Amino acid sequence: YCSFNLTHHLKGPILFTDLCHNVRRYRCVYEGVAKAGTPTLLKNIYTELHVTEGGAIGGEANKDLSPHTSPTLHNIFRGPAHQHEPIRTVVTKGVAGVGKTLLTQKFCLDWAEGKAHQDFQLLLPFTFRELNVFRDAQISLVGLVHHFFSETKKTRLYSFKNLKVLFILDGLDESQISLDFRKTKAVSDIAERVSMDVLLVNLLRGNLLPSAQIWITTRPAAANKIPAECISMVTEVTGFTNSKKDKYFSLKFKDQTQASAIISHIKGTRSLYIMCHLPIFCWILFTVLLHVLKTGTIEQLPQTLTEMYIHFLVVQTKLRSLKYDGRSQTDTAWRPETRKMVRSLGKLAFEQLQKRNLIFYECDLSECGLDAEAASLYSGLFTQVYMEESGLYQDKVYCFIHESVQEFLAALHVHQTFINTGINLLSEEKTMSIRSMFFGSSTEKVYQTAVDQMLQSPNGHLDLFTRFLLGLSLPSNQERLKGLVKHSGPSIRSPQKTAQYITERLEESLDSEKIVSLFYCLNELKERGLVEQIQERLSSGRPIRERLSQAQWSALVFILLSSDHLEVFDLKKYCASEEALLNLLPVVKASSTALLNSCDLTEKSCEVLCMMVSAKDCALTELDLSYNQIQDSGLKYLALALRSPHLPIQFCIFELELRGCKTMIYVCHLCMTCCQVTGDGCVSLASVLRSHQTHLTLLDLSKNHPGPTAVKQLSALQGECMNMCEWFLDVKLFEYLEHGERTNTKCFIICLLLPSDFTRLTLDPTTAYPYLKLSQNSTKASHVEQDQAYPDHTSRFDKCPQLLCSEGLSGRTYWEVEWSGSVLIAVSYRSFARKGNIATCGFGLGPDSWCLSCSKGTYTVTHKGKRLDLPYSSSSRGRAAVYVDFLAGAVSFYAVSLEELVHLHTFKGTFNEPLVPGFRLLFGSTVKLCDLLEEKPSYV
Ligand SMILES: Nc1ncnc2c1ncn2[C@@H]1O[C@H](COP(=O)(O)OP(=O)(O)OP(=O)(O)O)[C@@H](O)[C@H]1O
Repeated sequence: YCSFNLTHHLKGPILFTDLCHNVRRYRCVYEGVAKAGTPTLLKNIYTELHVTEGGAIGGEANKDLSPHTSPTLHNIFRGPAHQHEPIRTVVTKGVAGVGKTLLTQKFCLDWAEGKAHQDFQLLLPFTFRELNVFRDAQISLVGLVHHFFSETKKTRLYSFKNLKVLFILDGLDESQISLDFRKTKAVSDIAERVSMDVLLVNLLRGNLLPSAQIWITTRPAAANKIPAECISMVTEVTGFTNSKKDKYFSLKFKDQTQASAIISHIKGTRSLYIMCHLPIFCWILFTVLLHVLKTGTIEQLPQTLTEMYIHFLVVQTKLRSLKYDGRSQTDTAWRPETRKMVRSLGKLAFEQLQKRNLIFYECDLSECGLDAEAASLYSGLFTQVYMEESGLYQDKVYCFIHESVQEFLAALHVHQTFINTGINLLSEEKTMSIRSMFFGSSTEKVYQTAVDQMLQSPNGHLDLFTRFLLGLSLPSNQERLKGLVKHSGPSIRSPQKTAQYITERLEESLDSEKIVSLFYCLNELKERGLVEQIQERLSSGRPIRERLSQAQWSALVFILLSSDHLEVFDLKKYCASEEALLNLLPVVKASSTALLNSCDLTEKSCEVLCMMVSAKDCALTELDLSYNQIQDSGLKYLALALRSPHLPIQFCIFELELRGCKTMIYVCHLCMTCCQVTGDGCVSLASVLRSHQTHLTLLDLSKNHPGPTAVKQLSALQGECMNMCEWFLDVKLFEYLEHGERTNTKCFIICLLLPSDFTRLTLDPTTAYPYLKLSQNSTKASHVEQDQAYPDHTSRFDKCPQLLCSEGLSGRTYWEVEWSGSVLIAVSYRSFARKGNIATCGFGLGPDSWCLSCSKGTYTVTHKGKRLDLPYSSSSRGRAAVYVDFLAGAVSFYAVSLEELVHLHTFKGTFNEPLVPGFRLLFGSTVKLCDLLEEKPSYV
């Protein structure tokens, strides 16, 4: 437990043997089944696990942790980059067998070998299983450390104050120590003897050893045993990514050709491949494959879960005989005592599954005819001694090595009972009539009842069980179990009947989880017709035009949900219709972006979408509903969804440090171009946005009809929430500019601008060419005959009929100009050349100015000498608008009519210097800067 660093800090000697002992301790692991077989070197099998940051525990405190970052084992205690406080307590969650224990072991090994985590001087790994032994003892923290790490005692380590210590507490879910964070008294003396719960609560609260860091691992269900305020960071082990699944098998199968054949075989059986994200499952699969390959070929590898688990059962039973009974490899797996054991374990598995128990005690074992002693011996095969405590308590607790093993054995028990006796354990009436036994109606009933019960189960706890039960009905699987299951009862009718029943159930409208489960069941029955039919249809690449049955839609849902490319869902790829959307909703829910634009959707879709996005488990972050007929009623539904506490439609959550406190910002994209939304819809949207802390980055309402009231509300909203509106405006106008849309009413655009964007511009007389006459408080210029006799000035255009404004442009500025004759409206750098003729100083010729020339008949834009004539006819008098966004690097020109802004052109780039508006006027022409603040409609 002591790293080399420690030797510098401790007074007492550190024995070399201690170090070696500890390195050895972490170097080896027992794979899959604890304490069975020979241990393996961790470095030979360890495959990197995917760990994500985030996931809430308890209340809101942890909600701001982004689920998107991926802390590695190396930076798990560093925390997010912007977090300045030290990470004291990390809780790592993860389902059974996902690799939490191995993760901590790898951490310790890297540290003990001096490869990583060397900033810790002392690592103290405990398991809650070990701590349970002390649950009623009085012990001090020092005493506890000395007890488990005797070397600390030898080196007389009584204070950890000046050491960087990490406590690792593995398996909180196994804790039998009840932690009461509210009532437990505070203790800060590490030498004070207290009960274990008091000690742990004070350690976690930071009363004991506040400088120490703590790492707790747990199955998710137990994570909220610790209140959120005691946790600095939550991480989650999600198991192996696809590439790591491959890596795992290439590490385990030394022969790489064999490894790749195995990997492609597993990939071919999707359900197996999906389950491989669980390391324990990989280990089971590996154990089975290894055995099959010793005696058979790759073609004989299992295709379904049931086949795989049957192999697993056979392998493990053989291993047991080999190990404990001295039998040879070739002996049959099934002898009377192994048959009896499997029967008893099956009974235990089924009865406990019905009670939803995953752990059980000696009394449960004996009720099922299992001898506790023998079970312990057998534990390396089917059950694991969960906790064999020595010392104070002698209670033994058991569980199957994985929940799926329990479900398999439970299914086997139901199958076996039915085959042997005709009794349907799933039915209320357990016995069956002689008639139905002979005529076989009850045979189908067993499987139909299982399917029905699975569909009724609210949390899917019978899913795997049902898959196994159905799988066991296949003659090929019964053949595999020959010797274990004695066939004396009714014969099992064709599994096609069950498949038929499932297809009928698929015609109902079901939750996505149920759809997926039913397809997995069909897979176990090797009935893949429906899926293959749709897959074939998809491979044509054409959208679906024909009518699909409900079952066919479900097959499509299943295929899409099982695909690796769920990020962006584009409804048009499949079928751009409301019916398709309603059928594919589970896929939309699981995607991060849903492109539902131009799909003929109505408010009906909005209603269901709103329910969907309000759900906690909706993954959607972006929703494009543009070009649909959702109308006001649809928008009202969306507005309702925005009120949901789960924050609908987007949910890219990130943290901002605002004056030292973390603030949650929700980014919301609403794209509703051309949705026939009118004032009413916008009004309800505005009111929701006001009452809800939403940070809108994109609100595209172009091509709608908001009308004055809605415009007023939306613009008032801007005033209230500047931050939001800055973004709001940016993106809105960009959309507008880019698409050059012309249907937005002018007043709407103007209202979207902030008051500060309406800068009052004036013409700068020191820049004016001598024949340009200024009037109306320097807001109007005319090219006249008389020299205006301006004094010489370095800023003045001497030979070119141009002038600039006094005000520079930063941020965003919008202005309008009334013009007559032939003029050029420009934006240039302030350093623009002034002395020389048009060839030297003319706007639009170089990289330092952008301009729109307006004259009778046409508009032309010019930059760097490149001209673009725009097909817009105008009179020789008119009005134009310019919108400059300095930071975004955009200059846009518009023609202005009474009610409309017509986008002419946008230049994009990066501005390196301050900008200033400018004009060139041919003889007889005028420009007049409009006072928009004066002109703005009264409702703004
Ligand atoms: N990173 C890994 N590389 C290779 N194999 C692994 C890895 N992680 C786990 N395994 C395999 O999965 C088995 C179970 O892992 P582990 O005991 O760490 O899971 P766990 O999350 O602690 O489960 P539980 O919640 O049941 O305690 C290991 O015995 C090993 O066979």
